[in-house]
Amino acid sequence: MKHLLHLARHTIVLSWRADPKASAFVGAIVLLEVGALALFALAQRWVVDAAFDSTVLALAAAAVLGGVAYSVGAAGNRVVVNLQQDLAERVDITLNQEVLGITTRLRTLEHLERPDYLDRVVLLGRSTSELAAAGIALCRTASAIISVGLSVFLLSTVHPALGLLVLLALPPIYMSMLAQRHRERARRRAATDERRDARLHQLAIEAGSAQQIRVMGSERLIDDWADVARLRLIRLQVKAYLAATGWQITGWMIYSVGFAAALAIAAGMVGVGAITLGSLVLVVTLGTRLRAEVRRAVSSIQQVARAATAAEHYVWLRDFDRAATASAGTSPVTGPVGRIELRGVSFTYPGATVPVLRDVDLTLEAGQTVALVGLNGAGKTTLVKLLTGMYDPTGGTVLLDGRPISEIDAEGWRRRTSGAFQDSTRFKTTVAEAVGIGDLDRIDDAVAIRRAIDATGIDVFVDRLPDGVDTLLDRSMGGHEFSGGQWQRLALARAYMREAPDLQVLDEPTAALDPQAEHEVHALYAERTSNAPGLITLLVSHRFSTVRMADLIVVLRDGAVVEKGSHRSLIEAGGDYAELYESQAQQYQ
Ligand SMILES: Nc1ncnc2c1ncn2[C@@H]1O[C@H](COP(=O)(O)OP(=O)(O)OP(=O)(O)O)[C@@H](O)[C@H]1O
Repeated sequence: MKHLLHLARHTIVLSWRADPKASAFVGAIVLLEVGALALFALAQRWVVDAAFDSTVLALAAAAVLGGVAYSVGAAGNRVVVNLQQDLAERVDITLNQEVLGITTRLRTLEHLERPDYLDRVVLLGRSTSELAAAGIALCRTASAIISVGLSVFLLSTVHPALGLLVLLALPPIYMSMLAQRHRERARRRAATDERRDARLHQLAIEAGSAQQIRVMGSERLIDDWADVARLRLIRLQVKAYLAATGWQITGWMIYSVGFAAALAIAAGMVGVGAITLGSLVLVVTLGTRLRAEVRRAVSSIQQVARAATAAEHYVWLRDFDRAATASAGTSPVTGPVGRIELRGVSFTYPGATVPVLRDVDLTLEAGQTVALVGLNGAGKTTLVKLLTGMYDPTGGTVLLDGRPISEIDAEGWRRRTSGAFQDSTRFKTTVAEAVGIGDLDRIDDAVAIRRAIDATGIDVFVDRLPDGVDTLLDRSMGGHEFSGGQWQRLALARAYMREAPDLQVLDEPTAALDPQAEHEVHALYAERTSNAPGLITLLVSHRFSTVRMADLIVVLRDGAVVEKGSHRSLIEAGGDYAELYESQAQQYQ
């Protein structure tokens, strides 16, 4: 509830910012509606009593008052419903942006591999609209409770015992809260299956994966897997909804029986002259209205409960973000970084038990080209991730010019790095944007983009495109599609956008290139290195023709550094490197 109140305040502030006049108007109308409905009920009593007393003036006044009160209540309700919807939609957009911001702002990638984090994101993503309406739901609940209170007060003016009718509201409210809790538990248990179903669905509709699925003839299998996840999800939800409906029906049955008994007692009291017929009309009107009010209270309490659950996810994610941000380094990177050291670095992926890197000691000096070599799964890419600050080591330290990387502002450090990777992201934007995104400050700098395109040799493809650099690279949107190698060369151009990085990472960025293109790329990066004396180049490659040129070659096996030195010294040592080199050389012969 504490979370909800906090968030309700937050959403009220957001809706106030979205439209202060509309927000104030909604609040005022909700309160006015409550008063109008109570006045309408009272007017009915006055009408009947005035009719019995034959006082025409009082009858007319009560009828006019009742009519005005009813019209104000009904019109207010209609206006509020429309305004609320509009406000909630605007707040929903802002909340979605906040949630996305929390997820993308985090310094490392660790959270994106935690099932509990991802489940929360899915659950919250489906309920931001409920969150957006939290403030309004609280207002509605308050208004419904005030309405119920007013009705009960008016009933007790007829006879104090009738005030006890309010107790009848408790079973439906309590049962509906139980039902809500039940449904929420089911949603939470189904979140992982929901993600799995969505992912399998995505595999089936994306051209790249769909092609592979068809080649393997595995459409049915993927469908079956998705069906299993979906069925599990549906079964859980249906079971929870049936149980929840059972709770709710029980609550309303208790209410109905109690209400019928109260009516019978009131009718009996008219018979013995204890109350007037006008009072009986009031009891019937208020009693019927009470049911509608309790129903409204139950529905808004349910809305509040849903918003409370969403608020819990929101607060969990926000606290996660705050804790991560509080422990993040803030020390700025002021000048070029000339030395990167790894001291006793170990790393285990979140949720895993076996370390992927073990006790790695390594120094990368300014101007050096360092090649990482090793069999598949040796830990090369993981090492790159630690150096670019995507993960914190679980043991040991990474030092930048003697300062622990964890103390340094991660964004500042990443701005001093550039990278091209084997499985580079296909940014399905225009060519200019897909390249320019490599240096956000210059995403609109046509000259810098052109320079990167020309330098990496993709001008030959780009200039043939119908709209040149403005061509959209997305077939599904009517644009153009690149080949695998062309996409990889585009990623190299993107990496080229950073003008003077301290560290450039090339993690098998030429794996999809033809030999000539690969040669051109290496010549380009060699030129870049010689023009930038302080630049550290970290190269991950399985191609020894490239690796042998490096100043320092580091051989990883099962996450540990087993050898390091120049090509010559490692060949002479006759260890892992010499063996790997020899086997590749033989294949070429
Ligand atoms: N996100 C992850 N979560 C858990 N384990 C991972 C993750 N990424 C990689 N691993 C594991 O870490 C080990 C090292 O992977 P890494 O990608 O660093 O190897 P690599 O040397 O770059 O391999 P390759 O030559 O195949 O690219 C592997 O055993 C892999 O299963």
